[in-house]
Amino acid sequence: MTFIGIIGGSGLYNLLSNQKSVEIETPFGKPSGKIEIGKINGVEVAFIPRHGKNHTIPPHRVNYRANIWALNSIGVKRVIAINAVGSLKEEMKPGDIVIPDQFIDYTRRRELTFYDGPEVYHISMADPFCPHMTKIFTEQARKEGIACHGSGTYAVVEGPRFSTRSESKMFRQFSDIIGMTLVPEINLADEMSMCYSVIASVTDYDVWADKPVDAFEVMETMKHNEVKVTKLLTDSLPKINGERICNCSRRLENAKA
Ligand SMILES: CSC[C@H]1O[C@H](OP(=O)(O)O)[C@H](O)[C@@H]1O
Ligand SMILES: Nc1ncnc2[nH]cnc12
Repeated sequence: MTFIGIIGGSGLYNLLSNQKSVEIETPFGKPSGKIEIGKINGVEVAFIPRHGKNHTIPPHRVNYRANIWALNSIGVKRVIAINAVGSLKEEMKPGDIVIPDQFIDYTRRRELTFYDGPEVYHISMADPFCPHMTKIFTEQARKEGIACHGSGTYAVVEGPRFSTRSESKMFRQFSDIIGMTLVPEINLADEMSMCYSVIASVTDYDVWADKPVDAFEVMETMKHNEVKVTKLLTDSLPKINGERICNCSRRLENAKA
């Protein structure tokens, strides 16, 4: 059986009832909080709130290396990330779910890798997300009648500020959704040869639409979406819990310089 890790984003800080929690020190410092371990729908999972239990860690200060290292250290092979995102496309409406399959990285000052030398690795990011989990989430969402987009490009910005109108119009040309936390979380999970997939909740129309987004709008929409996201996750977990049939575990092959 493969142990599954869930990283909760804005609005998702508690997922497990009857959990035990473990505190893990890593070579990169402390993760965002204790890792909670418990069962959802019969499946063992480890949960960590990305921004801390009380949302005290902004996106550019999340210790992504510690979070991924800690999950890997307890045997997690698959990571499911939950994210709040802005929409850059009319048809991706607030309340919809997007399972992205690509990203563009506009971050500027983050620790992007576990390989800072002397070992040098250049992993392939042509297909950065786990195709198997992406398919399961998309099919499950359709079955449940949830408005879900099974692909999309996530523009990752540095934050913590939101975009200007000009930036938003530029991002719109190349991407479908926007957020602040996918990178370097996905780089690091991929470097650990983990499977990584995102369930993104659209919370707003960013700032290209008439009314520019604010944090209150994001948090309110996430509150409304929480039940939907949790149900999608809960119902999908047993389908994810088998042997890995994708190529994510082979990311380090041919990657060493
Ligand atoms: C609370 S507004 C902006 C904040 O929400 C998203 O967080 P997450 O991806 O962890 O759900 C976004 O990326 C920003 O960090
Ligand atoms: N419009 C937006 N821009 C950046 N991050 C977000 N997270 C949620 N909505 C966002």
